Amino acid sequence: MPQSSDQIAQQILSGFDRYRRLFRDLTSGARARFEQARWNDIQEASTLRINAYEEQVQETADGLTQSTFGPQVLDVEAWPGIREAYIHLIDQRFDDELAETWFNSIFCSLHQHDQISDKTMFVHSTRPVSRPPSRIALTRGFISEGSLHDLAHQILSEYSFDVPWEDMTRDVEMIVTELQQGLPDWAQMDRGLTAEMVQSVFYRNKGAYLVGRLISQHEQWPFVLPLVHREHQGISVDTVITDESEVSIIFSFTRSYFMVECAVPSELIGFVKQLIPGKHLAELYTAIGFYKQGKSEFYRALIAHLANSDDRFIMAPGVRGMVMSVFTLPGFNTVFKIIKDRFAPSKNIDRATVIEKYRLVKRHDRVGRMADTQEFADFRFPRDRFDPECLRELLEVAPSTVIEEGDSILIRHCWTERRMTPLNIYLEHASETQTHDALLDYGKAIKELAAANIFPGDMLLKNFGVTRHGRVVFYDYDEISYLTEVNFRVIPEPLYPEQEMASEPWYSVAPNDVFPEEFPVFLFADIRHRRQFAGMHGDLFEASYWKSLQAQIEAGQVIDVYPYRRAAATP
Ligand SMILES: Nc1ncnc2c1ncn2[C@@H]1O[C@H](COP(=O)(O)OP(=O)(O)OP(=O)(O)O)[C@@H](O)[C@H]1O
Repeated sequence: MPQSSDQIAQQILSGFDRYRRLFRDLTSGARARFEQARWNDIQEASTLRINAYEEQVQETADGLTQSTFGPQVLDVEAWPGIREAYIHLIDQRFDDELAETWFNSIFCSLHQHDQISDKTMFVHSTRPVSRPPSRIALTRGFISEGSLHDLAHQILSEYSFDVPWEDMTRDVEMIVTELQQGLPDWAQMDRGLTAEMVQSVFYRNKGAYLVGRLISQHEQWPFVLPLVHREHQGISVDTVITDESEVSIIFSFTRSYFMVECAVPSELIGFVKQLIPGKHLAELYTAIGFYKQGKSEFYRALIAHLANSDDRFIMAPGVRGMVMSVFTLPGFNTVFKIIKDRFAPSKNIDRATVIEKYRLVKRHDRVGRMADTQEFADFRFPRDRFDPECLRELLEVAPSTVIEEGDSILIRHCWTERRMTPLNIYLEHASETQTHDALLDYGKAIKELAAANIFPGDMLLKNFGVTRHGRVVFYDYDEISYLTEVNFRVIPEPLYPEQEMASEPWYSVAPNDVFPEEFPVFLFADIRHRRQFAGMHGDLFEASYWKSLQAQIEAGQVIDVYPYRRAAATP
């Protein structure tokens, strides 16, 4: 192996170290932001952390091409040697799997995607599946000795902040009461009942979370304590969560990424995976900010699924998009979204704007109501993995994105996103209770997005999906805008009766004008849904409702939408 391979590998790794330092600095700042209630800084830190990856990849790749190694790094033949050298360098690292993904990003930024292989980069990981523990303590154990009270007290005493607890005695009592209700009697009496808690605190938006599990002789439960900081009052425990699906919702793909310090990412991921085994590794890495690692894991799971099944791509059920074409694999709960070459005439936007809107959502607080997306370039799939109807449609509507290359189909650009049941389809088959709950949550979703300064633009039922937890989530981003950019108006009174009867509006309408009075007819073809929704969320049909939210946002209020049921005592 030429010496230069070592040096190039070293330079790639130095870039990774720079990125990791930036990531760590932004992450460790979360504690001070929480303690000092600097809510307005959170969004910025979160965006900076997401952007840091691409920026550092670019800087590292530029550094390489501009160095004396320029010709070598641009020669694909050199990469097997560089890869070999790199494997030796990362062998002893605690974040070696992230380092592999970093290498892939550098390679992909310098070469065409058809050069990708396990010779030139790490399509599959070379890291051992199981390896000896790092011996860096990830968690801390607390033993109840038969007293839930002592257990709760020990835990809260261990986590100290620069701000005092508002009322630790009250919170200890609340935890005890919740555990008494949630745990079987034998577990409460088990003297060996142990809480194993991650030492680092998970921060996101205005919240902080102590994450761990309760272990008894026979069983274990997730154990999560969400904390809030009320300014001038102190920190308190908001509720107690011991339910797996509630923890899963906290780690949802519809939320911003956590800020949590971790020396050995794979060990933290392994621990959280034990609490919520249903979550894929890809989602867990993404949930703590390593979204590129999430992409690697996702891609590996996708190729494994294709290798181990006969699943074929089909068009996603539902109304066809006017901007996007959406397909899926029935056995793999993801949709693939590509931008059509031509949009329906009513869509007054271009491709670049669509991309910009999707990227905006990735960086914005998604408040549990917008699905995260991962952006991919140059997916290649065997032609026979496409249902012929699906392939015909994709080739017809997006010929510049979907390319036939012999037996392969190249998808030049796409986003992946969790598959949900489109709300319009869900309502067609829903029971009365399900209809009620879904409509209620649909309105809540619109309100929570609005409070986070997001106006969906197109709020039709078909643009929302229902998750497996029954939550309503928005997924169509091409018409999204900041709420504060919208001009909410009341329809002016007609001057003459003929005006009202005319087919054109009798008042002028500017591009950003929105008339909430029109929503009921526009959103609900089914009159029963319209009436039911008006009873639940009628305020959404009034311009004054939207204007008052705008005023709150402009006054700098930062809302937080809690991803859990708050304990009753919370004001
Ligand atoms: N995450 C998802 N899960 C399930 N189905 C989805 C998902 N995203 C999109 N779809 C399906 O694909 C259709 C089109 O997707 P989307 O609304 O994103 O496209 P669009 O072109 O932006 O739509 P519009 O024409 O409303 O602007 C949806 O109506 C829905 O049926």
